[in-house]
Amino acid sequence: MPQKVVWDQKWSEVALNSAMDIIFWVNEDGYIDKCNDSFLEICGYKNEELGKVSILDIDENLSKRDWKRIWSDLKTNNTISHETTIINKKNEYLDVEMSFTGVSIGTGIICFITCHDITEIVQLRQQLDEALKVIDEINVKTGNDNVSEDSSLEKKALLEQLQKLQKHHESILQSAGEGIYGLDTMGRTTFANEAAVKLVGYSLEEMIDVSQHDLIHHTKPDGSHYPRHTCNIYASFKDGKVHHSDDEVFWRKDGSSFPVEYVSTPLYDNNDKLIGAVVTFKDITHRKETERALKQTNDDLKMALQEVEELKSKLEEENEYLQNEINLNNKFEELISTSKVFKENVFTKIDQVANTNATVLVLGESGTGKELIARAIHNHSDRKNKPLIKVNCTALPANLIESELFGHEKGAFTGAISRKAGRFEMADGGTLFLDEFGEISLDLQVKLLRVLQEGEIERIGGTETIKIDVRIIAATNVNLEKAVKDKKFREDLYYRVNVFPIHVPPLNARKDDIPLLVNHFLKRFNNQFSKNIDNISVGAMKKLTTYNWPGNVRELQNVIERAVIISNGKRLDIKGLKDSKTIEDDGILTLSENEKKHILKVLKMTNWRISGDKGAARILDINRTTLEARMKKLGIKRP
Ligand SMILES: Nc1ncnc2c1ncn2[C@@H]1O[C@H](COP(=O)(O)OP(=O)(O)OP(=O)(O)O)[C@@H](O)[C@H]1O
Repeated sequence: MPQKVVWDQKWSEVALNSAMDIIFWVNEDGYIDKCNDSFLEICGYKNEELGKVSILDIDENLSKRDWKRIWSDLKTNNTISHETTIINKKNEYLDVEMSFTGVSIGTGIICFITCHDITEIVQLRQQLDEALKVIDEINVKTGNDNVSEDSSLEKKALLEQLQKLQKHHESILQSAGEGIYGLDTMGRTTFANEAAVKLVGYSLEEMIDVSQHDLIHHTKPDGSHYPRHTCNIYASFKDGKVHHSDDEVFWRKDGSSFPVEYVSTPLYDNNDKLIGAVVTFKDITHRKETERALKQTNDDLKMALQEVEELKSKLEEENEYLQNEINLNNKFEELISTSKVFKENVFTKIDQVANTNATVLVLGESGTGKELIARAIHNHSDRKNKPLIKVNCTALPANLIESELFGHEKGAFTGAISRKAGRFEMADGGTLFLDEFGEISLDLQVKLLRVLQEGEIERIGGTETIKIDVRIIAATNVNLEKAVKDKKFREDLYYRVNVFPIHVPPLNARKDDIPLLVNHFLKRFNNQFSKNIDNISVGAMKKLTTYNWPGNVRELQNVIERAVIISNGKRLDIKGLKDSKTIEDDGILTLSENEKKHILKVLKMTNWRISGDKGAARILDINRTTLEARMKKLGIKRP
């Protein structure tokens, strides 16, 4: 299976939203699908209004026809741009350079639009026009040799007006955020504003009268030489056209470079002769980073889509096979698993044995679902309408277990005030589930063996033998073979019960079941605690799938229950799981070592409190007497 792409789009969102340029995406009908924060702020719309706002509402100069043409051009052209005015919701205007880029998504495209504020450039152009007009007028007046007194006065007034204009012009130049400099027809710098000086790092003196191209524009972004005669900026005073570029770099005095966007505008004298150019430029590092982030996002998206496609076809292939699996899994409603190992070792075996009367021995670690398996066997046998009686062989004190199993007659022992049927009798016609079977005493083992062999019981204190028809399902987490070797368990009883063993795999051997179980328990505890949690972060799920689960499904169930209780909102908050590395560091433990370790851990957690709501028995989901019996057996003593 291809690895799932985890696409974290947070970083690209941040880049987009911190961009000063307005950025938005438009579909073929011209409606806006998504935008950055600058769009919302400048255009005055709210996120929820986006689908109803069209590019035609925003671009003053764009007609429906223009938009159709741009859309069809986008299929062949990478980027199209035009200078225009955008109008916001409050009817305010902003001069921008608008660039349209077609971005392919799946089989179609979407148009990505950036709007770059050119207010200063437009203002500057107007100022230049005004200044040139005044110069023209002065020249007309001074061109006449016979200057009258009147016209001399007029000339003086005009000169004053020019000076004022120049001052005004100068202050605009100096306060502009963009770099501005002038060139003569030799390409030498005639003036530069403060921003230009700051951006390139040369002093004004170092710039004036020097070939601007050689100083800051000599090399392309890839480092290759940029010959003067191909210089885009110089072209303006050769062909008289406005030249614009946003894929070049300027070089600073310290040898570093920055990506630049510039507009080179030709400058004419009053005889319409080209006398140089005015260049406005701006450091667009930020914008380029945004574009790079966008491209990366787009590539990630494409990759994710491709992987989704692959997964989809893989899933379709597996569908038929899974359908069969689901049919089998659904048969045992309460038992959740889709793993192969569980199917082979458990589901198939339940299927094979349920309808026979064979004794079943369910073996597996604590919390793996042995009791659920016993129930599933009973519910799928023809005994299902008769009782399933459970006996926890360790929960009862040794002196009571016999009477609990076989019943007693009135007066059989002190306290036997009336006759009582035992669990064998209660289970007659049905199933008797002997849980913790590996823990029973040698003494009881003998009696049990006789009952199983003969199919009859005798109540304590009674003489009558009672025929019983009971199917036995025994379960244990004890290694019975070893117990037999250690003489702790009778070999004959072991063989009598080990007719049809079912080995339940521990949860860490079927980790692919974890997401399924998590959702199952989440649903259950959502209902139980009237919550509505439907979201588990990738990180939390990873935590759950990498954890080793010494307490198996029961532990997982408890973790989810606690998490549901402490989580607020819609997201499941998983706290307090040690990562598996720490657990595996202990090396491979035997079952009882593992059990001891786990019980100790919980006891430490509860400060050695055993019973009650916050006690260890409740957390371990066993009753108090069982816990005490296990502690005794495993040699756990309160320090
Ligand atoms: N496959 C499963 N699907 C759903 N729930 C499960 C599954 N396996 C176990 N559980 C749940 O985990 C808890 C423990 O299961 P169960 O009591 O059957 O385990 P066990 O092996 O009998 O444990 P022990 O040996 O301690 O008696 C139960 O609440 C049960 O509902």
